[in-house]
Amino acid sequence: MSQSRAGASGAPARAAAASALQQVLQHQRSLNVALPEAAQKFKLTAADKGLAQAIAFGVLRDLPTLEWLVAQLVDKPLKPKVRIVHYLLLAGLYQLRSMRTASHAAISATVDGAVLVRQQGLKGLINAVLRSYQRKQDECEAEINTASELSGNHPGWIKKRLQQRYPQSWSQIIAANQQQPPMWLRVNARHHNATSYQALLTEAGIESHSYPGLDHGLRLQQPLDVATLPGFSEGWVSVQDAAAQFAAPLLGAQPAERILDACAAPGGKSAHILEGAACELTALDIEASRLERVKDNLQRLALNATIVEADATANDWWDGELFDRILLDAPCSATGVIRRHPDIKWLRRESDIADLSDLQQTILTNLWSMLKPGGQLLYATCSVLPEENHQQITHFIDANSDAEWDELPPPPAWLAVDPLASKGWQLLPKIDGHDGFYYARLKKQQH
Ligand SMILES: C[S@@+](CC[C@H](N)C(=O)[O-])C[C@H]1O[C@@H](n2cnc3c(N)ncnc32)[C@H](O)[C@@H]1O
Repeated sequence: MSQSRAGASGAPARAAAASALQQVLQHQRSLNVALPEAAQKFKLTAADKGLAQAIAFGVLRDLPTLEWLVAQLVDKPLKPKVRIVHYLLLAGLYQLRSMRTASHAAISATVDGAVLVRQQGLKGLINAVLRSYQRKQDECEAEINTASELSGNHPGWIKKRLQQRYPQSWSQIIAANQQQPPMWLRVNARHHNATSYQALLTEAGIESHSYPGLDHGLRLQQPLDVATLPGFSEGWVSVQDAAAQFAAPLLGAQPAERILDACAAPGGKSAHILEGAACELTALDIEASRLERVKDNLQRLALNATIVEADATANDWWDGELFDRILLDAPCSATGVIRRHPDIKWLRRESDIADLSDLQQTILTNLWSMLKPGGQLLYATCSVLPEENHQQITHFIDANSDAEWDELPPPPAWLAVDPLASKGWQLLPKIDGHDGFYYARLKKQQH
């Protein structure tokens, strides 16, 4: 059982967590959207927002186990119109199993949450179920520990694919997916490097770790509020996972080159490219609201790009001038970043993988015609599935006579890499380390 930090307790945080969980699990909405909506609805304070987030993330991480517990402890399933109480029960059980909140406080705040979701009449039921868990905790946990279907708390199809593809390392991937993710920083090369910024962190009493080959990246010992980072508002530093920080160096943009970042929002990799080279960057994305975040990020970092809202499968936005280099950070299953987005486990369907793979191939084919002969395209995903990665690129190279692998250098030794995905890098999520990610570089032949 993992222990999470709990801030000030309160019924609104429990009600908000339950409401967000209902949106995700019943209405297939993203937690990134559902949680802020719920926070607003229940007028959460900053501390309660943190608590609601910790509970909602935790429930989504351990969902099969918590569902199993509810099934053991509730006599008959709740009627659809009072289904919100089911989510309060999941939230309550998660707190009792995995949070440091005192049990009596967790139970009473969860019971009081029923009033806020207009289910006052079921306060007694919530109280009885949570107290019943307390009484039967040892025997319930013993059963959970021996139930193989609950081990790992992943949907069967993801677990099966990981076992098939990574027979040696699937259990480490699952363990990393269940972890609360570490916080990584990308130091803005226009102001500092990892060494000089680390000295500023140390002065501020913030412990961090540097890694060979990650010249502008640092891992914080403990996640913290960005406002406490030296120079954050001045643009000296950004939050970005280590795996994503290899995109800019592998793309290798040079000053004044014409660069396309084809799926750019929220702009982490665009900003990194511009921090390293004063190139002419076009940051394109299909989603207007996400492009607002690109604008905000570039503004904080005092960087400039041409921002285009368009579909990368089409070319109606293109002026016909070829690009020197293209970064395609493609829409994908996000199976490499489950620990940052635990809702992915329950929102993704196995059938999505083929659809995503088709979309990736369509975008890749379209962008290829916009690349200069001799130019390079860096393909990236935050997926660990070969259909979206190595197989995808192999298929593209087989189908396009002017495309060839531009083999990547060997990755730094501290990265967890799948040795079978040769020529590119298949990074696997690593405990206390980086996310799962894939990189392949293609070169367009000169004719
Ligand atoms: C993995 S995210 C990109 C993350 C970004 N590169 C960064 O580092 O901050 C994928 C992006 O692809 C965008 N996208 C999905 N389909 C697209 C399409 N057909 N054309 C352009 N962008 C698309 C999504 O809106 C999303 O922002």
